[in-house]
Amino acid sequence: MKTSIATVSISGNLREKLEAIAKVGFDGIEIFEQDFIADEGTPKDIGQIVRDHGLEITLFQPFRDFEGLTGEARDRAFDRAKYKFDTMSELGTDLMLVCSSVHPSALGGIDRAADDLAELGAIAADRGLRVGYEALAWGRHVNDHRDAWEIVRRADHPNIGLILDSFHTLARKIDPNTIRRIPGDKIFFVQLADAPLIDMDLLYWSRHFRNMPGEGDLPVQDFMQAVVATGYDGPISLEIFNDQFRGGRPESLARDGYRSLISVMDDVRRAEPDISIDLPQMPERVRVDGIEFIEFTTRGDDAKALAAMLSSMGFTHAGDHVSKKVALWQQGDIRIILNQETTGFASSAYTMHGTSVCDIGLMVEDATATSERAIALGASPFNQSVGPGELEIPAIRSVGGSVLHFIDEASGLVDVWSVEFRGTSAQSHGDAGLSRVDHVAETMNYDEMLSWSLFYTSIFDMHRTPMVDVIDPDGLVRSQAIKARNGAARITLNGAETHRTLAGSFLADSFGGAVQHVAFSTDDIFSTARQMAVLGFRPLPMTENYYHDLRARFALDTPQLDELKALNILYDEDERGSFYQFYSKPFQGGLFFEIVQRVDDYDGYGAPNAPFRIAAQKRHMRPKGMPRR
Ligand SMILES: O=C(O)c1ccc(O)c(O)c1
Ligand SMILES: [Mg+2]
Repeated sequence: MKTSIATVSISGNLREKLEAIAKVGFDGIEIFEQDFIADEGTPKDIGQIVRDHGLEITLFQPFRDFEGLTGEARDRAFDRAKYKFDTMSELGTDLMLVCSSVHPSALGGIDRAADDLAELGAIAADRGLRVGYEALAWGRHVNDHRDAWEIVRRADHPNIGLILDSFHTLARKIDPNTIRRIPGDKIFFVQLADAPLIDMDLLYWSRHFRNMPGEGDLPVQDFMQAVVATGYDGPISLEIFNDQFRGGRPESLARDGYRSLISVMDDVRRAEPDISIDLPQMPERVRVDGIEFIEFTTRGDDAKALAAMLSSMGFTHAGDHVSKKVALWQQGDIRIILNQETTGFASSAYTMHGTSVCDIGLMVEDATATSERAIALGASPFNQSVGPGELEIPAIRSVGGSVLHFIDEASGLVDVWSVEFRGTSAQSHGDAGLSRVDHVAETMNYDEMLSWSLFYTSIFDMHRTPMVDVIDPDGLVRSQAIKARNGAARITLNGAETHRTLAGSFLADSFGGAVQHVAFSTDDIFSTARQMAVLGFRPLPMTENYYHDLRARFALDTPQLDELKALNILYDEDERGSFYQFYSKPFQGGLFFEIVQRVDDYDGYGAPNAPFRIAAQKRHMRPKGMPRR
């Protein structure tokens, strides 16, 4: 399978784009006219530079408003095409994309367009070039791949073929299975893009909101299954017009593109086992069974304060690492690691971010398969020299530069706690009934959300739930949960658009995306809250107004409300169940903890409570009378 990406899909100047595209492993590029016109090199130079990067120019595009013209305008369109053919020969590419005309004088007529293309095909053939015809979703007369195919069929010229673009087909809700009736050898090129479902003008949607396959809501996989069924075996190319991406980092965009393309093609291969697709083998998405540990890097007073906080939440200092300054704190199935090493990864993470979560351990079905899949999808392996008596646990770099470890039952990696840790004589002050990690909340720039969600959903058997808006008094934060299919692991991604939000100021202080809070679950939140109070835990205080409003919104009786209020517990419910939550006060750098109880099948995170919780946290963080930043 030949992988390709249009140069419009990523940010930077042409040279930066080529560097990034080559580095992450693509085979070729669609060169966008604007990109090469803006470059100072001659077409010959540029072609050479592309090839020096080990890339091939799979397509030259776009050539617009060609078909359906008459008289002088028609002659002029042919002259323009010949001129561009010269450029293509110099660049060293043999395929031109002609997109369906939006010209006000284009007449329409399938046979007229077919005749125009046949004539162009003859000119192209003389020069050893080919032309692919693509239906733009907003084309004046041709806006459906089925009509474009009829034109190509009637043009009946070996140098004229069809170009398919998932966006144009799927945005118009055209059944992608109609592609199955097109002969594979008449499809000259295939472009892939996804997009979020938004009801808007097709052209505007296409030029500003496309995203990588798997990042949006279109059935790109169904489209690709239909394409491979035709026998098409040419390049599969990403063509993503996206405003956000234009300002992104070239290499991360290219990496996301590569990850999305390989991942969707792997899905296609699994869904169409009878069709051979030339793609390296990789394990399928791996089941995540839980969050096995959360590791903080910390030092000095911060470490003491964090330990005191854990202690007040009912955690016990259960063990110390055999050779490192690493402590294990435990309660129920929750393991928190406090790493105070002054060398190695945790130490450099401390230098960069201060006290923060530097490593998360996921319990997975198969740890080795997980890291193999992640690496096949472009993740970087993480290796740190293994000390005497330590287990070699597979790990990768996660999106924000932190580390993800994979632990499984089958290979004995789960024994790490007894192998690497020795119990302490620390007395337990009493368990508060916390049983497991409910979710980990990661905060990032809004622009990075797609990248993080693609990371989790392409590597793991996890899926996205719809985005919700969280209203911070100082701006909007978007929140999207990623959930393992059995609900055993949940990660929420919170995208901040301004640094004045609680999430945004955390982001600014932590120098990059990171875990902002961890939520633990209990089966009896009232009992947990009371026990934690005895242990010295001070919850985030909620307002009287909040509880007045609860009474209006839900059928709660006075004793229930009084109890919620006394313990500063927030409440939510939906058709599926009910939800209780309370928070710690923000800790060092804005980190905090949350305690939750899910009743029945409640699947959310208490989003309606977020504005009140955030306002309370901000009151706590900002000394009285201080103007805000
Ligand atoms: O938005 C456009 O004009 C445009 C141009 C070329 C394409 O391949 C495409 O899908 C859209
Ligand atoms: Mg296209």
